[in-house]
This record gives sequence, structure tokens and C-alpha cells, in this order.
Amino acid sequence: MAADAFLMSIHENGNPYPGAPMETPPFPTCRSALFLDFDGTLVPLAETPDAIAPDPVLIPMLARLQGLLGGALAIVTGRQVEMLDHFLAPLHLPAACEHGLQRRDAAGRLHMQASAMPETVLQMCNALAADHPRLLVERKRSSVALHYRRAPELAALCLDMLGRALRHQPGLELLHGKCVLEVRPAGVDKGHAIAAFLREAPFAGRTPVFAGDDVTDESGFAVVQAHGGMAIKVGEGASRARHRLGSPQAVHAWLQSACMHLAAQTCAEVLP
Ligand SMILES: O=P(O)(O)OC[C@H]1O[C@H](O[C@H]2O[C@H](CO)[C@@H](O)[C@H](O)[C@H]2O)[C@H](O)[C@@H](O)[C@@H]1O
Repeated sequence: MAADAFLMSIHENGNPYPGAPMETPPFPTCRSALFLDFDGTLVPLAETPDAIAPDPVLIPMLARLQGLLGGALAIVTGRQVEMLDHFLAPLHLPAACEHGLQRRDAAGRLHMQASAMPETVLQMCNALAADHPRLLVERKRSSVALHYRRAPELAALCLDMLGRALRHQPGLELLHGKCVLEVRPAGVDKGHAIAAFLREAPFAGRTPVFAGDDVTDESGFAVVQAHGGMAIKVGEGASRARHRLGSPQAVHAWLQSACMHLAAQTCAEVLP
């Protein structure tokens, strides 16, 4: 289900996954492939995309996990790959960016969807932001994000404008994330990106684990659970995920413990 349709179903029908258990997740094993969302999962949300403050332990912790998992760790995010690399420097992790439109595999090869930036939509967003300076337009390689976190009262106006703009553009899709509306080419999502990783080394044959906080992560949750893996919803809200962690801080604590757990497993395998 597209994220927007998913949101509508929540609004119209209540929790679309009533009674779904949300258990505390067990730790990944050395046979896991770990997929992690970025904003709201690894890093707490901030007022603007540039204002995030990654915890200093994040980068060494991700590097350690990548080693312990034989390289099978990837970031799955709505961010552009350049922004992700900026915030995680000096790491260049395998990553699916712009909700799956760009993907960097474990060998460092970039896979891009051949799709153009929706220029007319970009112009409409810029015009609206010129009238309402607390709106923020984030131009990405093949998509546009209209942020209303600093002007939540404008959410309906933004949704109405973009909804009407996309009515006659079947090739474009509207994603409704946390205080953001994103327009991107249709047919690609985080689930497709995770499935693509799972066909390649070193991810293939491993059990996938994906943690994410937003409705845009639901497609990824569906794919990992369909592969017999574990989906972890971060924070509040309805989700098809069967596990939950309360916050990015809880994700950090869980990942730190996972490092110790994995290191012990590796030792146990090496020892006679
Ligand atoms: O898939 P993600 O890694 O969760 O990325 C989703 C979007 O995250 C960013 O926007 C969100 O985080 C901002 C910083 O905390 C916040 O100001 C904004 O309200 C959130 O929607 C990013 O700017 C987008 O490009 C990503 O698609």
C-alpha cells in the first residue's frame, strides 16, 4: 500500500493492525542482515533537516556492527546519499536513499532509478514557501520534500496543493512522512530497496531486520516480515511491525547491546 493510502486508512479506520503485538526485539544474530532507517530512528528529529545532531557514538557503533555482521548492514532512508554520507562521515555504508530511488550496494556501486526531478511540483512548492517562509523545500536528486514542521497549521494547505498537483500525474507519488510531504516517482519504495539488497552479497541468505519510525518504513516492514525477518517500529503509532523500541535513544541502547551480543557469538564460533 502506498504510504499516503496507508495514512488514509489509519485516519478512516483507526489502527489498521488492531491487536498487533509489539514486543521488545531480540538482538540480531551473526546470521542477520540489519537495515536501519536514519531520521527518527538513528537520530532524533529536529526542527529542520540540517539541524539534526547525531550522537557521537553513532558512527563508531555502526562501523562496529558492520564488521560484526560481515558487512550486512545498510541504511534505508529518505535522505539523499550525499546528506547521509555527510552526517555519517567518514563511513560510506551500503544505503538506499530517497526512499529507494538511489541505492549504493555493498561493493559501492550506485543504482539509480532513471527518473527526472518533478520540476513543476518543485516550482509549486517554492512558490508556496515564498508565501509562507516557515515552510521548507528540500530539493533532492529525483524528489522534492515540502516540510511544514515549523508551520504545522499549514499541513492541510500543503496536502491540498500537492494532492491536486498530482491528480493528473500518475507517474508521481505523494508520501506523507513526519511533518513532510514528499513527491517522488511512483513504484519504488523502501521495501523494494531492501528486497534488492537481499538478493546480493553479503545480505543474501541472511535473516533481515529493519528498524524505522515512520509510515514510509511500512513497505520495508512488510518485506522483512515476509522474508521471516523482524520489523521494529520506533516510537508511537500504528504499524504492521511486530516489535517496537520507544525512541532513537532506545535504538542506540539496543544496538550497543547487540554489538556485545554479536561479539560474544563470534567468539563462541571461533573458540573450539
Ligand atoms: O527515511 P528517513 O531516514 O526517516 O528520512 C525521512 C525524511 O527525513 C528528513 O525529514 C525528517 O527529519 C527532519 C530532521 O529531523 C525533520 O525536520 C522533518 O520534519 C522530518 O520529516 C529528511 O529531511 C527527508 O529528506 C527524509 O525523507
